[in-house]
Amino acid sequence: MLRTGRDIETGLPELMVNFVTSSYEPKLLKHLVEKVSAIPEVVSVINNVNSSVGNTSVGEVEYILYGKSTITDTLRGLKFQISANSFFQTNSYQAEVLYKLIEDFSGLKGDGSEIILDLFCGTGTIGLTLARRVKHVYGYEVVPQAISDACRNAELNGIHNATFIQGDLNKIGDDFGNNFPKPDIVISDPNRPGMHTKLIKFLLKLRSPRIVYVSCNPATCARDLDYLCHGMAEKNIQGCYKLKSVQPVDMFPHTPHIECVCLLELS
Ligand SMILES: C[S@@+](CC[C@H](N)C(=O)[O-])C[C@H]1O[C@@H](n2cnc3c(N)ncnc32)[C@H](O)[C@@H]1O
Repeated sequence: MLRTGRDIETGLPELMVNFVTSSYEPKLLKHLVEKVSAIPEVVSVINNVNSSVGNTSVGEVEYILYGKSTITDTLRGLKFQISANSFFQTNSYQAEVLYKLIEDFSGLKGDGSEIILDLFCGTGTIGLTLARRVKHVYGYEVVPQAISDACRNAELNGIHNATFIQGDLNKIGDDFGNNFPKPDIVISDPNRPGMHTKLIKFLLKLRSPRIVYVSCNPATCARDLDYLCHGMAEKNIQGCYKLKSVQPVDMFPHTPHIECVCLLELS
């Protein structure tokens, strides 16, 4: 897997090469590592070992074969360090467009009084790009490395009003809402399966005035929006949101995939 970034200070590209193998055999990779690490842009060569059958690039164990464990990228004037196993938008150019849209849809007052709940926060990018305009950001994410990246990225950018917590949003308990103040804006950016019913039920009970739902899968996006607006009749749950706007963003040019940003307000 190849990842590219760009350092905000030097302006230079940074490249991470991540070999995903089924076992750890450093001798077999030695010559290849020597060749790729001679390329000036390559600052990190990683070996993720994943013994399971499947197409995931996340390893059970990670070895650094050359250079650093992270690469740096820049979004909306902030610097982000990204580990091999942390999610980061694949198209940094369009990510700027996406995050600007998320900010616009968030409708922030900008007076530093609001609380943001950033669900599926990855390395903290969305919350951190909004943090300077709000009182506090609370981010939740399942991948521990992404949470360490998010905390480090907050430090790196001098942002002290963001808290990132590792947790599985498919397994939230009834007490989930006790961990943060009631948010004014919820941003939810799940991966392709969308949100678990438990999380949807939680959001319907929480009744935050505004939800910005970001999705890379129109099918699960439509399902989750339907639940949030119309409820789940089979579970006797009522919806309480109104869909105000949907804006597609071409994050994956030359593919049939599309990202959507959706604004929901309490009805
Ligand atoms: C589409 S990415 C969005 C990341 C981030 N918002 C961004 O813009 O870079 C979805 C994120 O959800 C995380 N995730 C997937 N399943 C999760 C779960 N059950 N609980 C919490 N986070 C999860 C993934 O690790 C990934 O970082």
